[in-house]
Amino acid sequence: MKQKTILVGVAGASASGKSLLANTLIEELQSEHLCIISEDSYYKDQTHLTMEERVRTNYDHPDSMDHELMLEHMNQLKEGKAVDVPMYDYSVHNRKEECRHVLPARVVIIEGILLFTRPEIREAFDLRFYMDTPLDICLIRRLKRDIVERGRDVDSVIKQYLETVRPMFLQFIEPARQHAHLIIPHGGKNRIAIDLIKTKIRDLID
Ligand SMILES: Nc1ncnc2c1ncn2[C@@H]1O[C@H](COP(=O)(O)OP(=O)(O)O)[C@@H](O)[C@H]1O
Ligand SMILES: Nc1ccn([C@@H]2O[C@H](COP(=O)(O)O)[C@@H](O)[C@H]2O)c(=O)n1
Repeated sequence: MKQKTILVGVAGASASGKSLLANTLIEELQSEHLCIISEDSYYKDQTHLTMEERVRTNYDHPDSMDHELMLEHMNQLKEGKAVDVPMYDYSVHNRKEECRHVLPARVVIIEGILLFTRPEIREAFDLRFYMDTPLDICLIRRLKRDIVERGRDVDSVIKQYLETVRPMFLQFIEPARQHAHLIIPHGGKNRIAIDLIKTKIRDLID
């Protein structure tokens, strides 16, 4: 049976430009055959935990993700089935009550830090891209973004960065870079990379 949906994975450090790249592709291609899912939607449900316990969770370790559900959804999309993707609220470190109904577009882009760390998940991607942005640049961008968009303060961003974000990047994310088909430097505004990927995606859609 012909695979109905092509899965494109965009991995890399937190704040390396994964969402910017994915959103730029969506905006510029303007195609109903294309959609984005964030791996962050699959953080495990933490309703049973107190806020103090949730703050202590290591969100940069593969075990923080419900990768089983994500893989199930990836396989359903490949079979041409719609899926109900959980929605995430960073300010309370938990899933929202509602889900997003995602139809099986011709090309689905999934962006997330840990996408290539588990063999069964990375092998489910038809195309794998890795955003190769220096960690100091990522930290500056994350600091600004997490304060403006994710309800954090400077001290909490720095503490989390030193305790989990950086060590988990070195242990899991950076080593998985070798599994990418294409490594993209200069973050989410790399015009040449965006244009090359657009051409490839247009080929896949047509
Ligand atoms: N090349 C770039 N130049 C300037 N700002 C960038 C660039 N790439 C990403 N950003 C900004 O950095 C922040 C983090 O980028 P984002 O795409 O959300 O990262 P990720 O999805 O990898 O966590 C965002 O505010 C984004 O607009
Ligand atoms: N409750 C949470 C959940 C996740 N994070 C951080 O998000 C990062 C991944 O998202 P990106 O958009 O930056 O790729 C990851 O590094 C987690 O530390 C969080 O802070 N709180």
